[in-house]
Amino acid sequence: MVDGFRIKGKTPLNGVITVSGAKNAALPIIIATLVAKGEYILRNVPNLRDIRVTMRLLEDLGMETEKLDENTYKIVNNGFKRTEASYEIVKQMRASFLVMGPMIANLDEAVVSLPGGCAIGSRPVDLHLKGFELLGADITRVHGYVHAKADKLRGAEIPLGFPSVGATQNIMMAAVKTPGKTVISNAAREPEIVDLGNFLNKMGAKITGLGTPNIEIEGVEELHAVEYSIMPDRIEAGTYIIATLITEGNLRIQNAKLEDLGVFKSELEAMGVKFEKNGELLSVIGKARDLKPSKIKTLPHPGFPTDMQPQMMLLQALVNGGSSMEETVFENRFMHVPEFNRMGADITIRHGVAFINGGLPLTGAEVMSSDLRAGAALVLAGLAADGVTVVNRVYHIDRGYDKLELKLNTVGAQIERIKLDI
Ligand SMILES: CC(=O)N[C@H]1[C@@H](OP(=O)(O)OP(=O)(O)OC[C@H]2O[C@@H](n3ccc(=O)[nH]c3=O)[C@H](O)[C@@H]2O)O[C@H](CO)[C@@H](O)[C@@H]1O
Ligand SMILES: C=C(OP(=O)(O)O)C(=O)O
Repeated sequence: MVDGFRIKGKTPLNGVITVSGAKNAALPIIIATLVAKGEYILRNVPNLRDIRVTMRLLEDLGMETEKLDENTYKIVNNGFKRTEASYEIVKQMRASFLVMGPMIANLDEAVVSLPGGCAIGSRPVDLHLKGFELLGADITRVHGYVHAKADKLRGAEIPLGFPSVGATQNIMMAAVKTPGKTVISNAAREPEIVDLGNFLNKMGAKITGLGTPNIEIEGVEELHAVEYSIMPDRIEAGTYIIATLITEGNLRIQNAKLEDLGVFKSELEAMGVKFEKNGELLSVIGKARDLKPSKIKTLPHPGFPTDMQPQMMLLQALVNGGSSMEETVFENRFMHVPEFNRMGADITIRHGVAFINGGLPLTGAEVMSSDLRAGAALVLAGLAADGVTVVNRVYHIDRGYDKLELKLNTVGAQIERIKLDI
C-alpha cells in the first residue's frame, strides 16, 4: 500500500499560505557540512523525505545529526568514519551524489555509488566526473560505483558543456579546499547555487562570480562550521501562484521572493497576471479563464525553470486558446501529459514540444504521480477539476513539498491522505 490523495475539486482557495525553505538549496547545503569539521546549525530546513534521506546519508558517513525543532538541525562533523556512500542510500535520492565533492576535498580516496536515472530522464553524471578529473582526481567506475583517488588535487579551468546544477555544486565543494584557483565556466546560475556559495563563503571559502556563468574559487586551507538559514523555495512559491490562478482563488503567499521568480513571473505577466507585494505577502491577481495563451521553453536559469513546467502546463491547459511548452532540460519530463488528458485536457506531444489546446474543463479522475513536480501539478489539477480526483504514489510529492496537503487545506482545499494499492 502507498499514500495517495483524494481531492474534492472546485473549493475556493483563500488566505495566507507559507513557503518553506528550498529543497534544492537545503540538500547541497546539508551535504556541504561535510566539507569542514565543526558544529553547524541550519535553519529554515524544509520537512521533507529527501531531507531525512540526506541526514541518514550523513550519519552513515559518520556525522551526528539532530533535529532541534521543526525546521532547525544541528550537524556535528567530527570527520568521516566511512569513505564509501553506498547504493542503498544514493539510489533513494539523486542529490546524494553531491557527497563526492566534499569527500574528495577531504579524503585521499572516496567511493560513491552512481545514482540511477529517474522518470524525468537518464541523468548522467559525466560533467561532475570530468570536473573532478580536471582537478586532478583519478576516476574509475567499477560495479556501479565511482572510485576517486584524490591525493593530488589542484585548481583548474573547468568548462562545463552544459550548465549543470549538480555538477557546478559538486565541483564547487571539491574546489574550496583545493590549492590554487579553479574557474568553472558555463556554470549554472540558479539561485540555489548562489545560496550554496554564500554558505561556503560564510564557512571561509573564497568564491566569486556566483550567479554568473564564471565562478572563481581560490582554494583555502581551513574552513569552519557556521549557522545558516536556507533560502525560501521558489518552486513551491510558483506552485502556489499557479494554484491561485487555476482555482480563481485569493491566496496571499508568505516568503515568496519575487526576485527569484524571474522568467516564470514575466511569462505570467505576459499572459495577463499581476503581482502585488504587501510586506511579506505576495498577492497574485488573475484568473485562468481571463489569461492569454503562451509559448514557453524550459532552459537553465535565468530561463524558464523545468521544475515549474508541469504546473505551468496545467495553467496553459485551463487558458483559452493554443499554447505550447517545449522541454529542453530533461528528455522525458512529460509524464503528466497523459494524466492531464485523462482529466479532460487536450495536449499532444511532438518532438519534445507539448501543444496544448487550452480552455477545456477538467473532471476528476484517478491519476498516477510519476515524479515530484508532475505529482504537484496533478494535485493542482484536482483542485481545478469538477468532482473527485485521486492522485496515487504521492511519495514523489513528499520528497519535495513540505506538508503540501495540510498547507492547501488550511486555505480551503479538501485533500485527504489515503492508502492505495501501488
Ligand atoms: C536537487 C536539485 O537541485 N535538483 C535540481 C537540479 O537537478 P540536477 O542537478 O540533477 O540537474 P542538472 O542541471 O545537473 O541536469 C540538467 C540536464 O543536464 C544533464 N546532465 C547533468 C549532469 C551531467 O553530468 N551530465 C548531464 O548530461 C541532465 O541529464 C539533465 O538533462 O537541477 C535541475 C535543473 O534545473 C532541477 O530540475 C532539479 O530539481
Ligand atoms: C527534479 C527535481 O528534483 P531532483 O533533482 O531531486 O530529482 C525537482 O526538484 O523537481
